[in-house]
Amino acid sequence: MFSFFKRKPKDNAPQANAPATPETAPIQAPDTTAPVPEPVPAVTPAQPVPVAEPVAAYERDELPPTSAPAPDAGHAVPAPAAVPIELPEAPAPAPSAPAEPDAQAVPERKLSWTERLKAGLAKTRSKLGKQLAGLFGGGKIDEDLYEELETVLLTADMGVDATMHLLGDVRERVSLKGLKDASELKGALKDSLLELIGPLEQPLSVEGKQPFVIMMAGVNGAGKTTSIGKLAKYYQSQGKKVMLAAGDTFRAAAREQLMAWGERNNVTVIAQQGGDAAAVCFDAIQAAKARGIDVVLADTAGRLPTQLHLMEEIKKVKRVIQKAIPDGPHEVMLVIDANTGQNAVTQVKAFDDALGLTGLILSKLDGSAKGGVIAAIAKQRPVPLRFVGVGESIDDLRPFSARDYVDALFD
Ligand SMILES: Nc1nc2c(ncn2[C@@H]2O[C@H](COP(=O)(O)OP(=O)(O)OP(=O)(O)O)[C@@H](O)[C@H]2O)c(=O)[nH]1
Repeated sequence: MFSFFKRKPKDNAPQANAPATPETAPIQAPDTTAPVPEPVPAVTPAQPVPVAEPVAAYERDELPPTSAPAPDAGHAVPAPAAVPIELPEAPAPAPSAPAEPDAQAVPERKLSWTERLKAGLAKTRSKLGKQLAGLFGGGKIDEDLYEELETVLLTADMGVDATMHLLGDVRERVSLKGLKDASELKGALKDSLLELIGPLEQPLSVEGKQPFVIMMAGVNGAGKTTSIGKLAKYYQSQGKKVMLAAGDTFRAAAREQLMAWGERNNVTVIAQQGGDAAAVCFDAIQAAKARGIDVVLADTAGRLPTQLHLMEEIKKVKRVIQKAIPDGPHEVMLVIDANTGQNAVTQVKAFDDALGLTGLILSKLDGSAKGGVIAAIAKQRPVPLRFVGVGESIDDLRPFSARDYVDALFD
């Protein structure tokens, strides 16, 4: 399905010792062995793609002005950075064996979302559920049982804080209701978990702003680009006009994935050969304003919170978006891979501290036995969980429902 969106080695990721310094040079792929389809060096002439109206290039450490200026000779940026590419008009480079999202989405629709969520959570459920089934099988509620429950919750990646919270809460429920039998514990635990993660369920509304700008962030390979494709389709299906900003300028393949996807789905993609992420997002918002676009989805390159210069770079992207649209970005969304387990909480904290997150996407729940991390996030940094991803197909991203999640986990 979205396999063309990402089949890349992780060593393609920008590293802390990346040669390009955001403040001094255009971002380049740090690893010269990276399998990019074509090199995009600063001296390479622009590719022979249809060129939209010229857009000013910006010095990397300057905020672009709100009106297009003549580039300052002293701050000239290599010509390729100033070449915007727009789709669907532009012929997209064909990635190897691209999947057709629409065509493949059809069979997926045979399953209801609840069924897919349940299937997606199968790994977590089989780990957590089997162990819990053993606990809830019968017998009396005693300290041994609580100890076992603690171990089960910890191994489902709920983390120490959430586990302690849930145990305390379950104990209270047990004593309040006078529960005696272990079989009655399941209901108490479900209620506790629902109460803990319920506040994360805050669906994202894109109404009231035009364009509504969603900026994506996350570590390498978390699922940003894939989630953008899914979100674009999601909002398109609600009748919204969507535009994509190919702000992942580190990885050429990311731009091409978006462009290929945009072409197939008739969604305009604003991209540049080279250039920097902030300039791409700025251009996209200007174009979106001019064309009455409802939702702009801005991709950014993956980065680790420990890569401080890259964290500074993404802060700059946000500042530049604010130049283009003063109350934007309207959503700063962190994509986290469910397989990350407890490290996901660390990522949420770090990106939240740097950017002020307003929402999360938890991707790849399907491949993970660590779905309990939602409880850890709820306890330690409760940023609204907007969407969960349970597969690579176009329909495998849906608004988070705490009730569906708890039911899929236990039933
Ligand atoms: N099984 C599964 N795979 C997913 C999901 N979301 C994304 N993927 C896969 O994860 C891989 C990485 O996804 P990308 O969207 O390219 O990740 P990214 O965050 O844009 O990566 P960078 O550009 O390197 O930062 C791809 O193979 C996707 O198909 C999901 O919900 N479930």
